[in-house]
Amino acid sequence: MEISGSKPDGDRLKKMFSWSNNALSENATMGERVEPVAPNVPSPDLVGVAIERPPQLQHQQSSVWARRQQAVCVRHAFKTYGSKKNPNHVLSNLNMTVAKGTIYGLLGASGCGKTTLLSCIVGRRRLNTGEIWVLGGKPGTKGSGVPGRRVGYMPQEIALYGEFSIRETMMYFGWIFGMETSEINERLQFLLNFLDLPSQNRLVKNLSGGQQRRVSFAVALMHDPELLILDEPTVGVDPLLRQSIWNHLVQITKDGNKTVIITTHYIEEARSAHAIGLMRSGKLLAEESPHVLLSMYGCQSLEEVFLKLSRKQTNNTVDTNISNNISLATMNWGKKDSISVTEESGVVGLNFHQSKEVLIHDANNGHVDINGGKTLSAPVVSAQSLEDCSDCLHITTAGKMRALLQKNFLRMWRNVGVMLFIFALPVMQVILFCMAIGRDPTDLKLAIVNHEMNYTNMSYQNCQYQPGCKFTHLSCRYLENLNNNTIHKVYYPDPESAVNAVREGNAWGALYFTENFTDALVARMALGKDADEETLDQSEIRVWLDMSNQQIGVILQRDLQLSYQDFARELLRSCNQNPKIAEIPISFKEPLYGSTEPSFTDFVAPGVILTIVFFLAVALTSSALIIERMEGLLDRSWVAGVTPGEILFSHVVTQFVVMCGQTTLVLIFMILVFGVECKGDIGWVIVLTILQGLCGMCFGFVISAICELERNAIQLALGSFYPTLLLSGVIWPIEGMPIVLRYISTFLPLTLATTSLRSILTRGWSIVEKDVYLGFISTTIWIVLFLTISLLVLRFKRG
Ligand SMILES: Nc1ncnc2c1ncn2[C@@H]1O[C@H](COP(=O)(O)OP(=O)(O)OP(=O)(O)O)[C@@H](O)[C@H]1O
Repeated sequence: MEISGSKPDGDRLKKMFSWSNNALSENATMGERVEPVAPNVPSPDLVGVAIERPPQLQHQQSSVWARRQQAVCVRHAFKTYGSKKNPNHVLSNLNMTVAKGTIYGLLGASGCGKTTLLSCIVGRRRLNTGEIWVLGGKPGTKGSGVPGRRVGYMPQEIALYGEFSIRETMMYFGWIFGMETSEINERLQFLLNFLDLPSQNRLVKNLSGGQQRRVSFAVALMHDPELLILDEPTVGVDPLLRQSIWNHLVQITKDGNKTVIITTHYIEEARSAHAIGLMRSGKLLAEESPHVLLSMYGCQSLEEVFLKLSRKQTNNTVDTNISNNISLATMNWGKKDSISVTEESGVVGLNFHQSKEVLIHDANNGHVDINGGKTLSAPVVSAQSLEDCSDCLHITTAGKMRALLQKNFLRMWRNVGVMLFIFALPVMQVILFCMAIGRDPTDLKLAIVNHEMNYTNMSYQNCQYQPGCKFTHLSCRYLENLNNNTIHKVYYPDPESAVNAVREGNAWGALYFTENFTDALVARMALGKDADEETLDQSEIRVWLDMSNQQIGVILQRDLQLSYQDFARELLRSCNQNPKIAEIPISFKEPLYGSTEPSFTDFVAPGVILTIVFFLAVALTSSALIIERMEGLLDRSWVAGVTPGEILFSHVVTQFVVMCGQTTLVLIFMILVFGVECKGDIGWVIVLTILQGLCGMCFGFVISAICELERNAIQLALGSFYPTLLLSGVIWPIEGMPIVLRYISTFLPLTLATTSLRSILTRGWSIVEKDVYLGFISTTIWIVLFLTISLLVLRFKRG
């Protein structure tokens, strides 16, 4: 029987299976999987080792050998998304074989699992079970080159850095692939012309959707990879360009060294492919050359074929035997000894044993043999084969680091919002902190009733006293001592109206002097223990405070008491008495650390410095990585061969530079501009602040590794902000916490560091003090811990 004019004569069959037919099992039966074996060709891992093996082992090894010869070979692939309870089976027992040097069109309805399959092939995802061989190795294993420069991958999403120009985009990926700059420039010129791209200096974000897709395609072609995997490259591309893309794919596969796997929703354009895999519900319904598929099903279009096959699958009419029967009967290739039998799972076609010649021959109606009769039998595993692990020992390459660092800095530099966030925000926070926190309140209204004087016109006019050792109008003398900045005196005629003013929120406190306050006070001083109750009562300044605001209440109490001490001292001094009589008998000497009037600012400042640097780093890192991941950029870099470790390292370096800038700004404003005390070594202050920034960055990595969405990352970052702040002794001493909280607090990243910085700043302690070095040690431990967690999570997630 003829297939579209080409007769499957003996020669043709020989050619088709020239590298495998010797190995075909004599006993192969319908529906039974028989892998081609190559008994005369030693498997690559066994070269030079002459060992007699049992037949079963020989068969297994030759199967593996056969799989390695394909560009891609997938066996029994299962992939499930979702939880165990509610799994979404995306790939179920899928088998696929892509011969080297061919274009393989992967077709199927939306959601059937094409992208998932491709992402497993390029090593972005891992199968639940099953095997994948790509270019002779298993993706993700050392030395396989996949992910890496052997593959060019164009994902479905644009996955490009919008802030980059076309040229910078090419440089980024070119460097990652290990290309020289001159080489990249050369290739860039070709791709610009070939893909009809606008000026190389245009920013990607300013290109049209179609242009962006073409840039994305150019990235995949950039390093001229052995295997090109294109997920819907022709979406949004005009028909002319689409044709030229297909022509290019045909061109690059001609010499047999390049292979292309392409998905498309324009089924008919896949006629140019050498082989087509029709996929449905996680399985391949058929894997065949388009030409053969059309003739097998007597259809005019591939769409019709797909519909027929889909209907058959739905009606459960496609089972292994039937499908094989269809394939074999149609092609009249039922001779056991000359064909390979279709494998498990009901895939229609010759699939796994097709050599490139057959596919091309079929696709071109049997007229073209691009290799001039030269078979591709036993293709040599490419130069960078499984055993060639020359890159394995390299932790990274200069090109990759250059690309990643330039990417990080360019993205920051080109984004005004990010730049402001990095440098303006910390400065603004420091300024706001120093201006708004810790200063004494001013203009606090105090309702004053002074019955020693006459109340007229809203005031007690002539509230004057005689200086010196004179005992007249002592109430006025006391009021004169009340700090005018903090207290704003408002006069009331009687205690009731003054208290009412406090009740109504018009004043923070009411102050009442009785009409014979001065006499009673003098008597109280003179009589001492003999003073009667009335004298004591009349000599009191009566105060009603609004203590609803603790800070204001305490400040008023303090000021009223200190004013009285000043007033009494001054009176005693002017009467040649010892002013100490006015003081309580506790003598506070010059403090050993800090000042006699400690400020809340000095207490909070160390914690604030560290909190600002820590949480800015958290915010910056967590969102940066997630955005990259959501836009598919992280995956694209991974497929290009960048490891999670390299990505993290590049961010550590970038953040370190950012942190140095931030630390400088924060400390300049805190210490030099606002005069926050720094008694210790500024060097250690800088080191600890930078370490805290790095610690925040690593925490950001953890968040971005854990969270899928930016929204979740923001929630987690914000959610962690307050507990950390409240429990770290930044705004209240941890000594005031319940014992359990104190323990928890000690293990938080900011706590010991804050104590350490406070000790350096206010006590002037050096690194040898326990309180100081513990801060450094705890910060370092947290950095290592966070980095380890993020690396583990990133590695785990790639599966
Ligand atoms: N990360 C994921 N988590 C959960 N489910 C996913 C994920 N990615 C894909 N899926 C689901 O897996 C199925 C297959 O998706 P996939 O993207 O592989 O299909 P596709 O054939 O490429 O579709 P299209 O042609 O529309 O791109 C879909 O049901 C999809 O919802």
